[in-house]
Amino acid sequence: MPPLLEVKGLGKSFTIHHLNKIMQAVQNIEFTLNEGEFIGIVGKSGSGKSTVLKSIYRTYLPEKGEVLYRSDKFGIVDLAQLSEREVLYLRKHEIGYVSQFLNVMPRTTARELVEQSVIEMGKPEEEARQAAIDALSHFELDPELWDSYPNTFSGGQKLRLNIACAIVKNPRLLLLDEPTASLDDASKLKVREVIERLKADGTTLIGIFHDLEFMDGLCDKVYDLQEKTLV
Ligand SMILES: Nc1ncnc2c1ncn2[C@@H]1O[C@H](COP(=O)(O)OP(=O)(O)OP(=O)(O)O)[C@@H](O)[C@H]1O
Repeated sequence: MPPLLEVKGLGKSFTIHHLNKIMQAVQNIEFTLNEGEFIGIVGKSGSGKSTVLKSIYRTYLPEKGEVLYRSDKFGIVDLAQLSEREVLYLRKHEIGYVSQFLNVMPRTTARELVEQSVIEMGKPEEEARQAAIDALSHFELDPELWDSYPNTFSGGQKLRLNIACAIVKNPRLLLLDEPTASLDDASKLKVREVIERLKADGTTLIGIFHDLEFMDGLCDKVYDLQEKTLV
């Protein structure tokens, strides 16, 4: 079985217009991820960890290299070349992205947000309703909050909602962009439990975490962005 994801020679730079400068965010990134594995990405602040994740999710369009992803729907595709339409399909059905930041939609409750995540996959409303209940309970969002607007939620509550929105889609590949950054130790432990559950369910994961202690024993391998090595 070919790997689920193969990143080859990935590079991305940004033009800083007001300084008339080009800045190389990442260069020559290479790693491979098999189905069901969890890879952690480490590197000092500014080394390009988020850029790598965003290049895979196609928030950023990679400039150099290949990001080969073995899709359920399309077979092996290069995410660096894929059309916007296909990228949107993959985001709806196969690849999830979770950060500490919540994409709040006006006048949408936590429950509705999770339901929409299922409905946009083309599933019936009844199924979405049940999936939202299951996911919100599973990730222990206080039921009193289910029908409130999430803009007032705490960091940990937003995160749990974000994870619920991503998980109801049952993604094949889940990208975690420093999901524990603003959390206290108790909430971090909860995230760790969530990740352990996802791993047990066979989800393939890439995660960025600031504190290495958090990753201890969790990742199958670690990619060091500065050394460009897999450990
Ligand atoms: N949209 C952008 N426009 C311009 N420069 C960017 C953009 N995104 C990232 N960069 C630059 O690319 C470099 C890598 O940033 P990135 O956010 O990927 O690093 P990081 O390792 O995730 O950092 P941190 O650990 O501090 O979050 C930085 O110098 C940053 O300024």
